[in-house]
Amino acid sequence: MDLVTPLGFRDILPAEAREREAIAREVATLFDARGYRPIETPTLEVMDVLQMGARSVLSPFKFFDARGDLLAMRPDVTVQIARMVATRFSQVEGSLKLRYQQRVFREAVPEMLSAAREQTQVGLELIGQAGPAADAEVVRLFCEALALAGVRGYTLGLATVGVLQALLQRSGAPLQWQQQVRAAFHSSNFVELERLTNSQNPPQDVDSSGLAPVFAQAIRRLPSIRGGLEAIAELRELVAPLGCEADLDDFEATCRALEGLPGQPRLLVDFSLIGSPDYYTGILFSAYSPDLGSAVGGGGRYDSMMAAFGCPRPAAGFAFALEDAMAAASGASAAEGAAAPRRPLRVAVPKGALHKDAVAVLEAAGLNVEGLLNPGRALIVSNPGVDYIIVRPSDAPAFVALGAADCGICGKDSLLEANSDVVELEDLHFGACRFVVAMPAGAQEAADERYRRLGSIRVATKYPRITGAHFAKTGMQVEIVQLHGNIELAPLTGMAECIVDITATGATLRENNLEVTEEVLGSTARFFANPAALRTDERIGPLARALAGATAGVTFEAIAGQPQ
Ligand SMILES: Nc1ncnc2c1ncn2[C@@H]1O[C@H](COP(=O)(O)OP(=O)(O)OP(=O)(O)O)[C@@H](O)[C@H]1O
Ligand SMILES: O=P(O)(O)OC[C@H]1O[C@H](OP(=O)(O)OP(=O)(O)O)[C@H](O)[C@@H]1O
Repeated sequence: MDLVTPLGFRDILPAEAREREAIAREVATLFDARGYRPIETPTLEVMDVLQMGARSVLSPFKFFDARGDLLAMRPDVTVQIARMVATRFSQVEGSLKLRYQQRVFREAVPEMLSAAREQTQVGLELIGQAGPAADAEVVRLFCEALALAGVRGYTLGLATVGVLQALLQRSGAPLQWQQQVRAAFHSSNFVELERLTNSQNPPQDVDSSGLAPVFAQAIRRLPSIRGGLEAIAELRELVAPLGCEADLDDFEATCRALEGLPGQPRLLVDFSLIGSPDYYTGILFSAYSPDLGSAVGGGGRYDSMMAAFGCPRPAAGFAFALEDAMAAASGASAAEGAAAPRRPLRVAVPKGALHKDAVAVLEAAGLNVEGLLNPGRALIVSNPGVDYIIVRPSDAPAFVALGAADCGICGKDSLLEANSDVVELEDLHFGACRFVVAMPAGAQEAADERYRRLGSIRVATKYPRITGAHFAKTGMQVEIVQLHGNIELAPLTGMAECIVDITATGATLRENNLEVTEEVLGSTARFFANPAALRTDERIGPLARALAGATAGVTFEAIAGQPQ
């Protein structure tokens, strides 16, 4: 028998355990001194309770107990505290200040197999107080706690969701469209946001009737408004004529109250942060370290969560994983602070079918692409200020999501299939292809007969996630066989009834006597970024805009000189 710990779980040995203990003690002392009292929540919670508090529950471990209740191991503590306050403190007048240090558990999902499944979350909740003073208290304590953990040289991203809510409510657009917009923010898919808000060429698949173009324009611009406090003025100018600036006064007052934060983070007002996670109702904030591919931690105001438990009260809080804070604290930026030399921008460039166009568009955007078109066997091409990491297109999302590259290019198909945590910034319009279901000419009847008899058919594909999502939508049971090339062979040899594959010219399908029976989705190449890199490296925003303007002759240098 292999004596291994389960995937994503590990032992913590004395040296690390001692360090963790010391940080945890200092942080607890700090929170205590500010009036926050400790609480502990149960390891298990009823799944329905977790779902009452948050629309998307982070993949928890779930199982049934002997009574038949579906239970979840806590993936997060905030929802449990909301439940606890609603049931145990509903009669308490005034505010409640609660703190915790607890393990949280998350089930492994395929795109995060490398991630820890057990972490110690450190956090607090301030319940019963609203307004800039309460928000600033929470943000300040977050930064003080990170400073105690040794995190330095990070960027504190700040936004407020009230502006988007106001814009959506006044936009006149149908609810379904509004939900799609929220989903685009939630998944950091700003290409989808552009599509939804395109008033020249409105989306065909979702009803946007009644949407006033000025609102569409404002919502479209929101995620690119990023910078210092001047970004609030920029947003105010955009939304004040639409009567949607109400939330900005409090937000500005909070930001102004944050001067002289311990650890001296760079304050970045960034409205692309809106929407993740989806339960925030006012300010939200996240700490990003250049040494960590994801946020170190974050928090915000979640006034509607308590109401979901029948105890409406304003509430705000934050959490960070002790492990992430310690990893950020041991990185180069923490050691060298502002003196850290700026490393070259790392761009993941796809080899294969997309390579030539990707190099062309990077060059048109003004980057030095010398040696990139014909790199021979070189896997990294380094030019002044930029390192190109040459990857298989399907690997590009992993390189970027895990912070091995700051940004990258690949097809939308690869992004959908990987489902990684990246920010989709621009549609580059090349590499156009369609995903289709195809089968041998005249084979439909036999496939239908098999489905009637066996209740499922076999589908071969290189893209199991896209295929699974498509058939789940159509309600058809399929058995998916993953292949890695020459997918067309599967129905020709009788291995599967049909395929889900890419087609561009249609030549391969024709030559193999296959016919398209359903359209699945279209794909083009995308430019995308690591969420932490986007907020800590000020070269990525201008590069995205230069890539978007590449065909119009706008270069990276021309844009990089301007504030973001
Ligand atoms: N006719 C086409 N065939 C294949 N890919 C196309 C075509 N047209 C556009 N593309 C796009 O080019 C991307 C890369 O295709 P390519 O054939 O170079 O890589 P791959 O071998 O499919 O990927 P990987 O090596 O990562 O498995 C696809 O993911 C798709 O976005
Ligand atoms: O419509 P067409 O222009 O003929 O292009 C479609 C072909 O291109 C892709 O294959 P790829 O070249 O990526 O090779 P693969 O079969 O190894 O995936 C796809 O899988 C089809 O086979």
